[in-house]
Amino acid sequence: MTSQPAAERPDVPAAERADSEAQTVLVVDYGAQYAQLIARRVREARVYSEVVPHTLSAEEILRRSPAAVILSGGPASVYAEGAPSVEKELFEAGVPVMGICYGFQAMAHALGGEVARTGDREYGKTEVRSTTAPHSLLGGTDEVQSTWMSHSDSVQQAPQGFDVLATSDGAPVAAFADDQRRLYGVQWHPEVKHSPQGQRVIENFLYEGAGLRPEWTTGNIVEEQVEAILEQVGEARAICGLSGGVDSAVAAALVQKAIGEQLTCVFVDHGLLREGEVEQVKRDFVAATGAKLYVADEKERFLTALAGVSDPEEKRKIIGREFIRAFEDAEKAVLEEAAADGARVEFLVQGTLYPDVVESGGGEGAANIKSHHNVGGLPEDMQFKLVEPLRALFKDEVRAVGAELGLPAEIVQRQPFPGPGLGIRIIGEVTADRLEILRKADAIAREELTASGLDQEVWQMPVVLLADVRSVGVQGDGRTYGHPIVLRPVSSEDAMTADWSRLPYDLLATISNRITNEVQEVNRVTLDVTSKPPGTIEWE
Ligand SMILES: Nc1ncnc2c1ncn2[C@@H]1O[C@H](COP(=O)(O)OP(=O)(O)OP(=O)(O)O)[C@@H](O)[C@H]1O
Ligand SMILES: O=c1[nH]c(=O)c2[nH+]cn([C@@H]3O[C@H](COP(=O)(O)O)[C@@H](O)[C@H]3O)c2[nH]1
Ligand SMILES: NC(=O)CC[C@H](N)C(=O)O
Ligand SMILES: [Mg+2]
Repeated sequence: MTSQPAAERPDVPAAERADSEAQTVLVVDYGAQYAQLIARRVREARVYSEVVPHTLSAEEILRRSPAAVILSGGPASVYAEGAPSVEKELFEAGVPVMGICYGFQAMAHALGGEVARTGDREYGKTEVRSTTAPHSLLGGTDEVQSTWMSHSDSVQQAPQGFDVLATSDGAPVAAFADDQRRLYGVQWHPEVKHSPQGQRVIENFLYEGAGLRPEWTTGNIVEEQVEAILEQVGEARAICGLSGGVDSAVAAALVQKAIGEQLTCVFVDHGLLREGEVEQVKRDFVAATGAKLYVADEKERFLTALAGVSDPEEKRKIIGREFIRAFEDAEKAVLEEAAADGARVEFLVQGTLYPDVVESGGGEGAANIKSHHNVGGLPEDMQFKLVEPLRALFKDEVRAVGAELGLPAEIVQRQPFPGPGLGIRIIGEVTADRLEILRKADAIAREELTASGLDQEVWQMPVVLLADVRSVGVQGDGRTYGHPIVLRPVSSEDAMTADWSRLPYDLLATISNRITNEVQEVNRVTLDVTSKPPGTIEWE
């Protein structure tokens, strides 16, 4: 078995190499709904973690020198034909492993235990009872603990060498451990908030089972990323796509810290921005970071490219492509400003986050929900190499890095706004007139939300124009035939899941009144009361 450290391997991108020098816990994804949630919980326990697909062989996993491995849940049944399996070799390398739900069953199956469908399905809240003297995996948890389960198969018999630690009505073996080989497993989902003592179980595995230390911090990310960026970019020039949002501001600040004057930020005004946004970026960002900023007026380009298009994925791909073309054109201007020393701009910095990657189907094995312009929407013939220092992080982690870098709260706490902007909030073709309508409605909604003081509690509030829908209204004693606006306020921790925000009726009434009074083309305001899943946050 090769165990060349990741830091020496050319096939691992620099950004990942720096991370993997620390202790890394690999989460093997068996098609779980929220494998990245496991990684997130591990990082909350201050141990670095990444998700890898189950299609990696045991050898490929071990070659990455993980400090520990967690096998995720998944929809398959281990005994079914073609079900993803785990090779025995993974358990023979001395690396601590914990299986969760499907991963627990797969571990049992691979090591000679018995897994079967018993008809005792458990979905949702389930009581689990300890069956042995206190064991470190369940240390600090109640003898009878409430957990969240979602299974119809169960482990009937633990493999040889394992102690059964707990049981539930539907799972004769609900947790097991082989301390000698440092192998552990639980039938329930410790990663979800509905398992109140779940985080403790994960931490027990990391600290007690795997002997890891809680050392990973946002300070480490800054140091590691600055080093990785320096190594990747060297003396070359880079531009950073700056949007005024949190992610690009933090990415820019990190890169600025690493390469200083070699960086120029480029803000693309694609005409899909909200009211006042260009001015705000010019003012706030430059004041906060002192970075060089070039504003590219590309309104014509985007509107022309989007003419006649109403399919959401097509819009996203066009916007992604035109972003890159705009950056390529900006290169010339940037070089002129840099006194044309002849050096090309080799790198494009983007504030891409982990959820952008996962939703674009880049989470290896994950379905393509929508092509985020900065991931799934990139053209193939792009000439820049990408620098994406935040690609493995969740939003709240990015906010912490931003604070660590000294960015002000106005930037770090800002609500997200998608790169394709109002282009994906007009349902139907994007035209200048429709943009104007939506911009007015959006400005009113934002103004009122801010005035109510609730803007910090709300993750974001997309305002959507149903441009191809019309309904009848009565205004000023006359008939109107106008467009509906949808308000989509949501609360969320990381944009992967969300709930609709219960905004006070009075606030909703004020927004509705003002929009229908002040925006002539709109005669109806509606509220979206869908969580994510099943809805996504944006309508397209
Ligand atoms: N108008 C823009 N001009 C230049 N780059 C942009 C623009 N909009 C988006 N980008 C690039 O695309 C990336 C992804 O956009 P995204 O909206 O996810 O992040 P953000 O705008 O930086 O942060 P937030 O999620 O808080 O809005 C940005 O980090 C930035 O690099
Ligand atoms: O930069 C971006 N480019 C995109 O193409 C994109 N699509 C969605 N979003 C934002 O991502 C989060 C999750 O959105 P969804 O629930 O709609 O997928 C929410 O915060 C969305 O606003 C985007 N951001
Ligand atoms: N959530 C899961 O991992 C489910 C595992 C397996 N498919 C079962 O139903 O038991
Ligand atoms: Mg944004």
